[in-house]
Amino acid sequence: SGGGGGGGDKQPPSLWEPIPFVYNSLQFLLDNEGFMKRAQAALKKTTVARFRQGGHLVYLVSGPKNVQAVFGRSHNNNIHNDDLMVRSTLPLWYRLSADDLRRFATDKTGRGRNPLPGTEDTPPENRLFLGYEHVHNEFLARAQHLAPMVEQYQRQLTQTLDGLCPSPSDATGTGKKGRNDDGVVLGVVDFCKGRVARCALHALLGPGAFEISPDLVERMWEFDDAVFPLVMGLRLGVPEWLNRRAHAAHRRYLNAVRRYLDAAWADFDWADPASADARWEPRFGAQVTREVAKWFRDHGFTGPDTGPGAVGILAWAQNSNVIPTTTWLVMEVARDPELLRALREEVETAFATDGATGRRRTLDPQKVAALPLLASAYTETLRLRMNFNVVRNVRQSFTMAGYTIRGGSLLQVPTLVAHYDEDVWGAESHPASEFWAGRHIKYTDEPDAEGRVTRKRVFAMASRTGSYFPYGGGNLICPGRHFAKQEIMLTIALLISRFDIEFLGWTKLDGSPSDRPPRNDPRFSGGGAAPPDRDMKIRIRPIAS
Ligand code: HEM
Repeated sequence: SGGGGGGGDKQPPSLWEPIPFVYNSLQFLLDNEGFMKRAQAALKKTTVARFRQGGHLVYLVSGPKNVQAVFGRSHNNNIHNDDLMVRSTLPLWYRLSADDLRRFATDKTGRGRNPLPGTEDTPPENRLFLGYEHVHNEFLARAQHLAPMVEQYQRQLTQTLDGLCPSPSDATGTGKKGRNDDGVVLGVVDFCKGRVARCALHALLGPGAFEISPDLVERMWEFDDAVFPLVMGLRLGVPEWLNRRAHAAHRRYLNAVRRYLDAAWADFDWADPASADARWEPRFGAQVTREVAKWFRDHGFTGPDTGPGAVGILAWAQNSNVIPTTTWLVMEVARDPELLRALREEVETAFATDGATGRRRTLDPQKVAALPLLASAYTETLRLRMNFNVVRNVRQSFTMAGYTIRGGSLLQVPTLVAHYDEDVWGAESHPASEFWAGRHIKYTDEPDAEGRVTRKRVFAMASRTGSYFPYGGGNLICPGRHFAKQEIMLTIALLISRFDIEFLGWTKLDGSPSDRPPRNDPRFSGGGAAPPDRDMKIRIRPIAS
């Protein structure tokens, strides 16, 4: 390992390769967990390492300072993902036709307010990367668009939970008392992938999605299972007939989204300002969905799959990380009665009270998002379960940790290395590899109105951006992160404030008994939030209120 060229081009150590040029590329795709273990070991000795992947020079980057540099403002123009979008995201997921793809490929203006030097003459409507990114940042990330989506989500989930088992008072009225005493037995994985995901999709796409494509949730998870084979197929040039199952799953999902979108377009009244400006309406659902579909139409993209592709990938992005994260968090809470009790006590403070009667009403999502122990448990779940490498293109060479990062190369910033760093996250009797709900909590002493000092929990995650980045970072950070956080925290809050939860046991995903608790499912290594490879059976009983 070591230098590649001297003088101004000092290269970081390269990952050892038993079979030159081939092994690293293939292991990355076919045994990502094994590859990342080697990368993790190598990055203990150096903060930057390099390897080759499909002919590209890739730098693996670790260490809080280097990570902050990758995400920092000073590199906004130089570190980007435009080429990655053209090479894989846009053809594979957005299903752009070759002609449409070429239009993106010729946009070299970057994402800054001003076009990059040499591209200043580009008409604004041809700045496609910037224009499309704006749709997400405007309609997904901003508070005024978030609130209606969260409200819809809360309403749907409340209804769903109410339907699971009638409350004791209802039961007495309907004579179903026996069923209540027994509660209801659920598999946590099934519950989250089924009911919770359906509520989330309802908030994003509106009720029409299920009227027209009743199997949308199932089609989405079938697609989720096909994502790895599809990515691999593209990277390794596998022909479609050799990857038939994955392509068929993708097509079924696209068709389910297409049917819903066609109906939404047909029914929507663009001339009616009340509809055209609505932040949420029943045809397209959230405004972001409508704006994404409209952006591709208005900009003359004509590929037959582009609309369903774009909206399909938005719906998948909404759920593919949120649902595994929620699943893990429900499991952590259900297996630890002490944590459940502490969280339930905290959630009690997040109900809005009726000014006139003083009685508690519904959960206030803003208050829920600010609960320190719940926020810490949520943070801890993402820290442990997100396993992917943030990827970026490099425009021009620059120096990092004394090494030259060459223009035209790729950067990969692994969450695994940062999130499991013992020096940063380890605490006495709580190693970094362990889930500890209280890890991101500090206690402060504060006097109350009568001057008595009370100990107060505070959520504390300050200045850790280089060591914790489940949502990526910099100007390309996930635009759905605020929605995701509110969804996940609300789900836990609603569930534990309504139900007592009893842990019954672990099962395999097919429902048969398992003699061990779950681990991160290795099939999803490198793909984002890793779902558990085992399920948990719980019994829930309504809490008498
Ligand atoms: C736990 C939940 C989630 C996690 C961990 C997550 C993570 C990520 C990451 C790592 C990226 C790439 C960022 C980068 O390259 O720096 C991303 C992009 C994205 N996410 Fe999320 N995400 C979550 C939830 C959501 C939700 C709920 C939505 C939408 C409702 C969403 C929509 C998107 C979109 C549209 C992009 C692509 C942005 C672009 O490049 O144009 N995500 N997400």
